[in-house]
Amino acid sequence: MTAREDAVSPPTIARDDYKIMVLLVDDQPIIGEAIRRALIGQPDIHFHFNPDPFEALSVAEQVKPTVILQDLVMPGVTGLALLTQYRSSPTLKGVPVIVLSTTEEPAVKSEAFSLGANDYLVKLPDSIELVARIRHHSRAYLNQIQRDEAYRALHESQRQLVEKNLELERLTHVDGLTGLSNRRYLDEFMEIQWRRSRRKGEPLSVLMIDVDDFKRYNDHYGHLAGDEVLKKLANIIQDSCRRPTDLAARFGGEEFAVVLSPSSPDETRVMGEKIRAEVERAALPHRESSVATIVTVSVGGASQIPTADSSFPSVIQAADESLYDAKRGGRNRVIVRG
Ligand SMILES: Nc1nc2c(ncn2[C@@H]2O[C@H](COP(=O)(O)OP(=O)(O)OP(=O)(O)O)[C@@H](O)[C@H]2O)c(=O)[nH]1
Repeated sequence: MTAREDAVSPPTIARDDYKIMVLLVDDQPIIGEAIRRALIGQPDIHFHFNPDPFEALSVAEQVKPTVILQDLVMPGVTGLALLTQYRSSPTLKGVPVIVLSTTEEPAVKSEAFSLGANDYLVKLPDSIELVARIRHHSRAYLNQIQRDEAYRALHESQRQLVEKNLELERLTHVDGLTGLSNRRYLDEFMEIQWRRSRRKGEPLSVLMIDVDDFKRYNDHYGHLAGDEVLKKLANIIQDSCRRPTDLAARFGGEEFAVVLSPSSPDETRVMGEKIRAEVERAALPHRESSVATIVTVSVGGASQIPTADSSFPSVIQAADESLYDAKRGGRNRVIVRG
């Protein structure tokens, strides 16, 4: 076999790994003995004889045969009725069944095959033919099981890959410290919302939120304590974004951005004020602040209806200018330009 053929061949089980298990269901012990003898000298073929047709299903489920030799005429229950039961059993439905019959009657053969038999032999077949058929059907069955397992494993690893990719995509959009969207995602989101607002002729608004005297906070309480403040502020900002189209992001450093679409200048101002007031309400101590004894934020906002010759950075730029005005105006305040 060439390397290329090897690469495309379906997986097979090495001959030595075969565990062929033959289950014979026949009420006549003499047939059981004859088959047992026919299989002597085949060390890889295991044999189980069940003379009680009423036990056939449970024995088969226990023994896990790779092929069933099924007698047709038995007291109390017919081999064809058992065949139907095998085919409806979740664990046995794929197991090959070779019907052992005393007749070559075409109508009986036809019914056996229509009920799901895989082969039909007239008793007693010679041992060469019997062994060959047992091997053929068992190999096909074991190969099928192996293919099913490989398919399941492939399916599972594909599922895990999809999950990992989704997680990775999520992580590339998230700010590690605060869990808010990061700057990269903010830009993607703004681009989409800008185009959408332009199509609809609706205003798109941005709030820029910056912690007041945060350098002093870090200098006094330490950088780690500063990180904790940023996390708390992120939660406050996130909780304020109630509409599904609102987006809270960490813009960078100690600065956050909120995108509101659509939102008028008045609505934007109300939202900015709500965030400012919530931060105040949290009353996080900041002894070194120049404006209060607690952490406060300054908020700048802008609201624009996108036009053909403008792009989304212009509304961010305008919000940043409002923020600058809020800082210059004394901090802990909201200024929004329409
Ligand atoms: N703890 C912490 N500090 C940060 C982080 N990112 C930026 N900073 C700090 O935020 C501070 C920002 O300082 P400035 O730009 O001078 O602003 P400010 O002190 O807040 O003053 P105003 O904005 O004018 O009120 C700097 O000390 C940065 O080191 C961060 O992820 N964690």
